[in-house]
Amino acid sequence: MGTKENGCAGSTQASTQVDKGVDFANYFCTYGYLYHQKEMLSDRVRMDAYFHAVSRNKHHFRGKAVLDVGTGSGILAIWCAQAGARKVYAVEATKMADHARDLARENGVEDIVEVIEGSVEDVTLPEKVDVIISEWMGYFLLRESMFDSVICARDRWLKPDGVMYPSHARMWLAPIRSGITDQKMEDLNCAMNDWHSFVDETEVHYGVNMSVLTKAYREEHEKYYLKTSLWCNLDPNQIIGTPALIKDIDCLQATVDEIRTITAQLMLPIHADRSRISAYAGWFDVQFKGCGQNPAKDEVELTTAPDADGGTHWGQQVFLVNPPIRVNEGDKVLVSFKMSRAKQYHRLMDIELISELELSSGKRLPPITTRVSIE
Ligand SMILES: C[S@@+](CC[C@H](N)C(=O)[O-])C[C@H]1O[C@@H](n2cnc3c(N)ncnc32)[C@H](O)[C@@H]1O
Repeated sequence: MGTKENGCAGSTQASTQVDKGVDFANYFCTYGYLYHQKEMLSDRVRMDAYFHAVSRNKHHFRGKAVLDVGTGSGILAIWCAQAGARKVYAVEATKMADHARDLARENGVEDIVEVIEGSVEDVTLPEKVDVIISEWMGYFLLRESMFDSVICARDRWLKPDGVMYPSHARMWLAPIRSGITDQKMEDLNCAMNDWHSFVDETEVHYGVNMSVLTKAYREEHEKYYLKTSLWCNLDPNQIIGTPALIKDIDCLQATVDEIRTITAQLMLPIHADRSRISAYAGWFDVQFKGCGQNPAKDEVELTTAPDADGGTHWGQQVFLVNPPIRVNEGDKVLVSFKMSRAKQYHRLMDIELISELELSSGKRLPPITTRVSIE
């Protein structure tokens, strides 16, 4: 298939003027390695969800044209072919396209799966498609901003009665108890032990008193933990309040403008007594429901919520609250949430959370602001 210069007006590249070379070095390059694709291929929750979504809804694929946005190893495209698709256009920006081609051939579907190396924004297909499938989700759903590319592909190539896989996505936020803070204190102690492995207790290193740097090293770590979100796979019992829905996305209707900045006013009822909110956890789920005229026969959901069995490679993003907020059952936290793209690079996210505790008596405490980035 041919490729042409960015055919997607208003796409990420067009709207934020990201240098393609910089984007490749920062983002795409890791996807060109099998070690990275392996992380996704071995995520059982993710694999089961996509596999069941396709194999239990063959009516969406049988005899149809499909576009797989960001085919990676080619796994989703091959499943679509096995489900009876007439043609699958499997677009991949990196050299992983070569592996995808090999995998399709080895599995006897090379006549159906056509692997196209290039950005989906730039490719030209010979026809419109009935289904767009893509695994575009990053940490806390929108990190990586790959959904922009899916929206672009949808607007250019999906037939008016076409179906999106996944069809819907949701973002969630919940307050969590300490434990995270303890874990971070342990990390900090480890970092300091590491420092002291060469700067002994006298703080003299090669004849120079290093104590001022020891202090700065500690501050550097503390600042990092507060300013950057943490990746965790939480146990559900760490959640101390009812999770709140931040955003509900219909993948057939969503626009880039709608997801560029996400804001929400949330109310989180606390259900644990004599506890402390030491952080908020954010996660997402996606659904494969089809759409109005063309519903799924068997609806499938992929969730990255805290799971005692280990969860997914996405885990949850944890935003530390400093100082922790003392809470009791019956209290409520009112959170003003904002997520926007980092100024320096559109695939990273900045989060602002302003929390106000409303006690069960109705009294409100002064707000606490948390600002972190998802890097
Ligand atoms: C999360 S991986 C999913 C890979 C594969 N579909 C799977 O489910 O195992 C996303 C893939 O999309 C590719 N990708 C991201 N943006 C793209 C774009 N605009 N055009 C083409 N490929 C893209 C990446 O290189 C990466 O291989």
